[in-house]
Amino acid sequence: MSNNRVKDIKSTLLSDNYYVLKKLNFNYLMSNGTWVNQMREVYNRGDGAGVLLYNKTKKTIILTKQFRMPTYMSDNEDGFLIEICAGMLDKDDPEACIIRETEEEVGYRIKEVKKVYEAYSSPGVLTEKMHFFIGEYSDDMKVSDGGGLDVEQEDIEVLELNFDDVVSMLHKGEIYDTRTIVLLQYALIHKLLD
Ligand SMILES: Nc1nc2c(ncn2[C@@H]2O[C@H](COP(=O)(O)OP(=O)(O)O[C@H]3O[C@H](CO)[C@@H](O)[C@H](O)[C@@H]3O)[C@@H](O)[C@H]2O)c(=O)[nH]1
Ligand SMILES: [Mg+2]
Repeated sequence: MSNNRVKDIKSTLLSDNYYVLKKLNFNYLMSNGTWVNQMREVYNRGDGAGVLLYNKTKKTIILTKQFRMPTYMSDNEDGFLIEICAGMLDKDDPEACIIRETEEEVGYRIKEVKKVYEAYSSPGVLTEKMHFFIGEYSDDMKVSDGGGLDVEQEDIEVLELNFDDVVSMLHKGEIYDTRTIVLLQYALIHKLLD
């Protein structure tokens, strides 16, 4: 951290009930030369990784469907969301994390992934940086039904879908998760399943 337009940062812990929510009070030098006092709430739940799992031969991809309480509190009718396979880094590096999450959530033991992007998830409020991967899967990599970890009460439905069907869902506005939209668009731009 080095920025001579930010000073006198005071941090107040609002919650560390599960992850960490802080209130940051600081002085910020505006572009017009005046100092202003600002307050921002910042939520730190670590960084994350996600992967688009695709099969070029079958022209399919694997997605997940799970209940997401924050979306239910917003305007997502039943609170279920279709998403790429993703998880939080914990102590892993991003690549190890996404290989582990792929087995836990969807039941495939993949060997290789390719990093395609690194981006802040919601920079106004979250510290989280997301590491985006793509990875090829095949039927012989399947080692379990997936579904997530019981100890974490994960309840993940595994969806193997035709890429063209998902693309038409994307175009109809039926995919509501930014990370999923990003990787589907990556697949389209780079003609991953052509
Ligand atoms: N008790 C409790 N458990 C929690 C809480 N928040 C998360 N957990 C537990 O932590 C697990 C995290 O599972 P992961 O698969 O590692 O993370 P994720 O929730 O899928 O997160 C991914 O998607 C997020 C987007 O919503 C990303 O923000 C994140 O970086 C990652 O990619 C959840 O299943 C749940 O058991 C909480 O507030 N309380
Ligand atoms: Mg997850």
